[in-house]
Amino acid sequence: MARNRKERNSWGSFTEKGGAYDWSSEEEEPVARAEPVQVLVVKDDHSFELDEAALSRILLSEAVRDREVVAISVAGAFRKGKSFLMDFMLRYMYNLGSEEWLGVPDEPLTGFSWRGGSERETTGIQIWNEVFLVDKPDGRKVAVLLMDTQGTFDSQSTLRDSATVFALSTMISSMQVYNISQNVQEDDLQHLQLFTEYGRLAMEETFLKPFQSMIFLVRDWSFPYEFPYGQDGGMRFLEKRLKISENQHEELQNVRKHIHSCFTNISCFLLPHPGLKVATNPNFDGRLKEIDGEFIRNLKVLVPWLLSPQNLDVKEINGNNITCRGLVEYFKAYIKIYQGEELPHPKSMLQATAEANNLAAVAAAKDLYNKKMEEVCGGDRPFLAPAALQARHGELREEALRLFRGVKKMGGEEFSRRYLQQLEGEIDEVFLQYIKHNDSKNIFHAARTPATLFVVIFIMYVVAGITGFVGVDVIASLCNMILGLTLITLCTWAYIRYSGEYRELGAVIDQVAGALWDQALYKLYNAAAGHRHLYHHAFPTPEPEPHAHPDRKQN
Ligand SMILES: Nc1nc2c(ncn2[C@@H]2O[C@H](COP(=O)(O)OP(=O)(O)OP(=O)(O)O)[C@@H](O)[C@H]2O)c(=O)[nH]1
Ligand SMILES: [Mg+2]
Repeated sequence: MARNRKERNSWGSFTEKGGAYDWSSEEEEPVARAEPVQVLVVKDDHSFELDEAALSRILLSEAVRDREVVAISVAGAFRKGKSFLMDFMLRYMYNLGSEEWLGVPDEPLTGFSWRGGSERETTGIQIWNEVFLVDKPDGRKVAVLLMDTQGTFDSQSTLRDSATVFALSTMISSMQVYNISQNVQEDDLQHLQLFTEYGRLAMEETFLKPFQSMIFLVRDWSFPYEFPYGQDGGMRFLEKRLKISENQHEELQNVRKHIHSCFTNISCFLLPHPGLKVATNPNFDGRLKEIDGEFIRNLKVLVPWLLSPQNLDVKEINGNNITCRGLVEYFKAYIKIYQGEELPHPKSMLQATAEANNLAAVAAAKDLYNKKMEEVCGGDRPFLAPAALQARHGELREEALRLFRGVKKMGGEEFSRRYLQQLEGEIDEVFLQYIKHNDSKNIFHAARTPATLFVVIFIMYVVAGITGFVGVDVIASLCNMILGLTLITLCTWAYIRYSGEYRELGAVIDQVAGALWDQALYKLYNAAAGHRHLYHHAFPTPEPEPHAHPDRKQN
């Protein structure tokens, strides 16, 4: 392409030509060059960074920071002429009030960087570093900010990248131009729904519609005989596309309801094809003389329709008009939410469907396992021998896994393996609950606490008797005291079990009794192990033959 980007970005000549606008940075930075500045950077690791310094330099300059802001953004799929259109908007802003704002036929189109080719050009969010001050007919002076965005669905961006750029630009702008090609397809609407929902998630709940104006800009419209070019044809066409009717499928209705609920104004403009030179000539540099007359005629309607002072809407958030200073704060706050991890990651349709399929299969398999296990050892079933329970669990687990494998799921084997593992883990966890539940029905388990308390009472009774008989009264009274306390504990426990009150206290008693039981058993076992030599002493094993088993001799 015969253009040089440096040349295209030098807008010095316009500074002298203009007059309908004020320079925001004139007093502070006299030699500041008019150019696009990238304020949102999407990094290689798919994280986002806001260039706060650049944003502040532009929006916090003295001339504009306290002015109410009108933010115009263009978004949509990559390589569809967004930046190209933005540059015509720049021309209009620089020549506001002039009939000849489109310029001369021989002038290359410069401003936001645009080019032909199949690879993406614009990345992140770029804003024009000059904010235009415009007098509205009602006497207010507003600041107009132009924003170009990274195209969605390029081959280097994840869905989350695309959604974030689209959502952020919609949240920040007062008018979002949704640039689509040839027609309004159902997937265009679905993506708009996904992206706006992603934006709405990051915003505070409000009873007002979260976003302002949405303009569907249909490029290369080829059916003017059905709906003529321009906004009237566009509005009639869009009305038809976004119509909600009773006999429509719920899925189609939901998309439309969602879009209506998101924007205060929705309109549409049908733009003709700009001609083959624009679309296919690698040397085309934006000269008007090479663009189709029909396109230019409609451009002359479109751009003033979007940008003429009476049509500029100030950015509102929660019903409040926002100034440039406020916009910087909102930008910072929103980007922080997208940098964090609290928002769910938007998923591709296949991925979301595959996940839903697998999760549904996991739920069905778990349900089967639970139902059958309830029949085996549910609440009204008697205690089952642990070995039998284990065996039934094994069979039912296998049956549940078979059911999971048998369900048709999207996403393939590899994808579904993760969910199979999840199912196995969840079934094993539920099984532990069933074991505990089954154990609690064991009469000995239930009797553990009273049995332990009885044993303590009995031991204390015997020890108190013996020590009292021998004359060690101190120990005898101590034992009697413990006996009394244990008796009270036993009565308390019985009351708690009967009434179901003070269950925390009951749990503590069970715990102490359980610990005592385990300790006593442990001690008994240790004692038995410690006295094993006595047994060996009493019943000596015959000595092995001296040379028969040399290995064993060492033991
Ligand atoms: N068919 C067609 N091509 C256009 C139109 N407007 C511009 N183009 C061409 O489309 C190509 C891409 O233009 P850009 O403005 O860089 O596209 P973009 O949407 O900003 O692309 P990314 O920045 O990569 O997202 C250029 O060759 C333009 O000449 C249009 O209305 N129709
Ligand atoms: Mg671009």
